Amino acid sequence: MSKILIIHTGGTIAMEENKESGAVAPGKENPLNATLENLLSGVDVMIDDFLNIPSPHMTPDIMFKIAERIETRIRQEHISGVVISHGTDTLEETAYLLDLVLQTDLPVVVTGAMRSSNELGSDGPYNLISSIKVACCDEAKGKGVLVVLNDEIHTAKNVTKTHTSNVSTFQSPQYGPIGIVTKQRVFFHHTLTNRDRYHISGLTKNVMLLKAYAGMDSQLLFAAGNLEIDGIVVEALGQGNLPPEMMEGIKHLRKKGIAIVMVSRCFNGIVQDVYGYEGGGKMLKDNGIIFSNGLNGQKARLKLLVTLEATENPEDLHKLFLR
Ligand SMILES: NC(=O)C[C@H](N)C(=O)O
Repeated sequence: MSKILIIHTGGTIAMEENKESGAVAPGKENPLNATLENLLSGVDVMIDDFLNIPSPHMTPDIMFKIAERIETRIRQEHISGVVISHGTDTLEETAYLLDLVLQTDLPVVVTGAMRSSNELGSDGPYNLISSIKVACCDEAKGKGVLVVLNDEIHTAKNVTKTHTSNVSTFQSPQYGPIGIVTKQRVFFHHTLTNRDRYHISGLTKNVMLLKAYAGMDSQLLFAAGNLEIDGIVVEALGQGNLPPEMMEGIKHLRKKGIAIVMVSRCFNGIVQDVYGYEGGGKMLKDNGIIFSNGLNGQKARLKLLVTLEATENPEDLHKLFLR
């Protein structure tokens, strides 16, 4: 019989709507546990009520604690797979951080819900059961951390929240889901070709994320230079270009030894050093900017947070971000 460890962290999936005020908030008891009793058979579940927080309260340090908790439980007990329930706002970040630092090849699935436990059409119990089905599945081994909602299986690396309220919010814009969950089976139809993970003992660096816009200048970059930061991710324009007025600030941060990773604010494609004009990709590359490989800004930030634990050498960081 499969033994599945369920780690609850909170989010709408564990919340209730107050019928008078309409406010959605965490209740005293996690309603998911009752669901499990009623809906599951043939699976041995171990429930860890680790947290009950909305996911905007999640931090990389807590994500790392979840990773340590998973590794410890896997070392101590016979576990077939892990399911983590989580708020959807930062779900993709926790999933990706776990993907970067977990050393296990067992299935690890992150899920959530868009509707709270007592709302009409509540999607939490369904998503939880789908996730348990995936975590029980041999084929889910070695695929990295997976995100399962709305009958779809996504990789932590590619999935993102695309809609503020729709239950089909989780999408992998560039590549689509890697599998589906139906009433009768879990079906993987393709697989991730490159995945990286790092053996680190904690997160000690400070990395920030900035979004570029037409007419942006260097003010925020100079302000960032006065903060205690080790790295910065810039969501640049198009294939990886910035307004020329940002160049001064970029050079200033590089002189201070702050690692700068660039992603695109487009949600498809990768950044490249194509353009030779002032602020264009070629000039950015010449100034030591690291080009990322299609990750979105929030995930590139986590990757820089993790990789800076392993190396501060720009050449090495550059290679890691090509993966
Ligand atoms: N659907 C959700 O879970 C959203 C909620 N604000 C959270 O992330 O905790």
